[in-house]
Amino acid sequence: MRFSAPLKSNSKKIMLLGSGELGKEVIIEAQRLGLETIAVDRYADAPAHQVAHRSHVVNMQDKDALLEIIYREKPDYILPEIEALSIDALFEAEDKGYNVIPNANAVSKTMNRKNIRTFAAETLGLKTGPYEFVTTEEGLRETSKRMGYPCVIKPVMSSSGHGQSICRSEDEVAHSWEIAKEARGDASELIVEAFVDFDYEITMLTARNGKETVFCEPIGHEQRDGDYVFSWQPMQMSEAAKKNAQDIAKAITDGLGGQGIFGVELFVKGDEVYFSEVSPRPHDTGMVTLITQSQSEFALHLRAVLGLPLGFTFYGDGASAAFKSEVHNYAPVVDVDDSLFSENSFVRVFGKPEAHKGRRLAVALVFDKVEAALEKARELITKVKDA
Ligand SMILES: Nc1ncnc2c1ncn2[C@@H]1O[C@H](COP(=O)(O)OP(=O)(O)OP(=O)(O)O)[C@@H](O)[C@H]1O
Ligand SMILES: NCC(=O)N[C@@H]1O[C@H](COP(=O)([O-])[O-])[C@@H](O)[C@H]1O
Ligand SMILES: [Mg+2]
Repeated sequence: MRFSAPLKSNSKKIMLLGSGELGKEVIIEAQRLGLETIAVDRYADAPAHQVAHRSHVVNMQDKDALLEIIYREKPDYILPEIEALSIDALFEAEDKGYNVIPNANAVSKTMNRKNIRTFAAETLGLKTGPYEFVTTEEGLRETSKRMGYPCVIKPVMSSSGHGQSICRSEDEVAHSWEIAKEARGDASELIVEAFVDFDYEITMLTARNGKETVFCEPIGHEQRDGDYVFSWQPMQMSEAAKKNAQDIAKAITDGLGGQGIFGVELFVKGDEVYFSEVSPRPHDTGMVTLITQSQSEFALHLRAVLGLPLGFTFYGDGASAAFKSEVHNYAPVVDVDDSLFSENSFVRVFGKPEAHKGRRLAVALVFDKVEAALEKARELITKVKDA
């Protein structure tokens, strides 16, 4: 492949829609290949804005505003990085010949739980837990009663646990209904899922470059309030469970199509694997690959997008721990103990311009045998603080 320089008339341009910590790493990888990079988000000075050649602040849920910036910049590749985007803008851009990664239809399906769940379970026949959709509080009450408690209630469009709750009894239904309004996206419809009593859950990072599909080692993770706090790689799985997980990941990514990396979220009980959801882009739990793989999930995403070979080396086990702010601060300071800067650990500070309670500001990464790495990650993250 021929690589041009950025900021020239013949440059190859990528435009990132969403410019958080995951996008920041994607931009860094793109620049390593000489691409011209444009980062877009809804607020100024987002992490990827800080490393891109150009940045824009746009209401990305506004179709006209999003299209205006796409037509102005004329990117070769459009990489959605968050879910809350105007899907109509992406369909229109794709119709006009723009290359939306992995494709507008896949973005549309995955941004809405109803679309992806019905596609996975009803079109592809993949195993999932029981689910139903509701639009009213009364509907929620009836459905959760039928489904049984506990059940998991989520807005059809949201992310990182926003608007999500576990409802443990009929008394909690009204509260779950209220929480759902905090959705980042669309709370007009909710999914009610039976609680899957899994042994563990994984992300199966799956990359497609138009010629082949490759899997990373399974990533185990721990979630709190619907958001990830620790991840580790590899997750020890039985051969049968791993094969089932790869088969599901292959089926759903083939079903969605296009090029790029996907984070396939799966629940595992014994050898049984249940599909949960999928991100058509790098996954937060996959930040662990920054320390475990010769090509991180971000580098693999770029390779897949460009149609480059997907070979990489798994260096060895590791773990990651998310640091979330405890305070609101317009000039956040992340206080990292020097012990994090060791021969087998390091930290990535995202540089978010504003902190609020629960906002992820940094990640600690440890390279060691899984159990030791996880134990160390748990310990080290207590040494990261708001200052
Ligand atoms: N039906 C379920 N049964 C048991 N646990 C569940 C269920 N649904 C979700 N969870 C738990 O909540 C977590 C977050 O759920 P989910 O991935 O659907 O939400 P999300 O907001 O899209 O998260 P993210 O954007 O971080 O991936 C899951 O990883 C899992 O730990
Ligand atoms: N689970 C999805 C996920 O991790 N997305 C990552 O978080 C950013 C938003 O962070 P913010 O909420 O702090 O703005 C997104 O831009 C993306 O990088
Ligand atoms: Mg998830």
